Amino acid sequence: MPFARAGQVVGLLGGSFDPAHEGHAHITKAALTRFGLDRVWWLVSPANPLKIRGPAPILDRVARAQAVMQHPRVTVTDIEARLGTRYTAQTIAALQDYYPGVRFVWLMGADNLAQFHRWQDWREIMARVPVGVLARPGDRISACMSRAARIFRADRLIGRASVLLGQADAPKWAFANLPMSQLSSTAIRETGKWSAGAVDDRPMGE
Ligand SMILES: Nc1ncnc2c1ncn2[C@@H]1O[C@H](COP(=O)(O)OP(=O)(O)OP(=O)(O)O)[C@@H](O)[C@H]1O
Ligand SMILES: O=C(O)c1ccc[n+]([C@@H]2O[C@H](COP(=O)([O-])O)[C@@H](O)[C@H]2O)c1
Repeated sequence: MPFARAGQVVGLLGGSFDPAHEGHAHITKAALTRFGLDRVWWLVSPANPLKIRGPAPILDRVARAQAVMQHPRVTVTDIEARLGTRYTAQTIAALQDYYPGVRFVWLMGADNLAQFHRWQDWREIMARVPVGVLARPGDRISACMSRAARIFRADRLIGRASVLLGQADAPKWAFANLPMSQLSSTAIRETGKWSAGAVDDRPMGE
């Protein structure tokens, strides 16, 4: 299990990472600064409970993720396989037990906020940890209009206040508009190309 000190703020980016790509690295670096995080852990999941297709072997995905994400404040882990948890709510509860005093923040791309209300015990996740959402091409509007965004509208940190997310008590969430990356694991699997879409750094409104 990775090391974390009491009081540290650790962002958790869960994913299939099948395979990891620069889009993941891009949102991770943005999350560190935008949400006031000390570290980010990539949780390479055994399998997404909502996806039918089984991913590549976890050790291959971890190795690829480690090659893509080399940063002194980022750790790639297979913690969910070690904990034996399948759903994010279970993973977060187990991590909070294992690391008392560490502040965790759940991170996800806008596509996942759009369907967050379908996740198991998603309200419990909101109650346990602040949630940081990163812009993704095509998903900004559906995310901000999503059921979870509407229900928790009053708990959103807007604009520059997002940097306080790491120190905030749940429920709290923030949406970071960033230069967006078109990259996706699906496109890489389908085309075999790793460079599909560089980061689009046209500015966007909040
Ligand atoms: N280009 C991107 N921009 C913003 N968020 C992203 C991007 N790529 C991945 N993410 C986010 O990173 C997390 C892990 O993503 P995941 O491993 O599922 O990659 P993916 O590219 O979305 O894969 P797939 O195409 O297989 O669904 C998710 O929360 C996802 O929303
Ligand atoms: O807990 C759930 O119900 C749940 C449903 C869908 C996705 N997740 C988690 O969301 C993260 C992103 O998933 P994915 O497949 O888009 O990379 C990953 O950690 C999944 O375990 C979790």
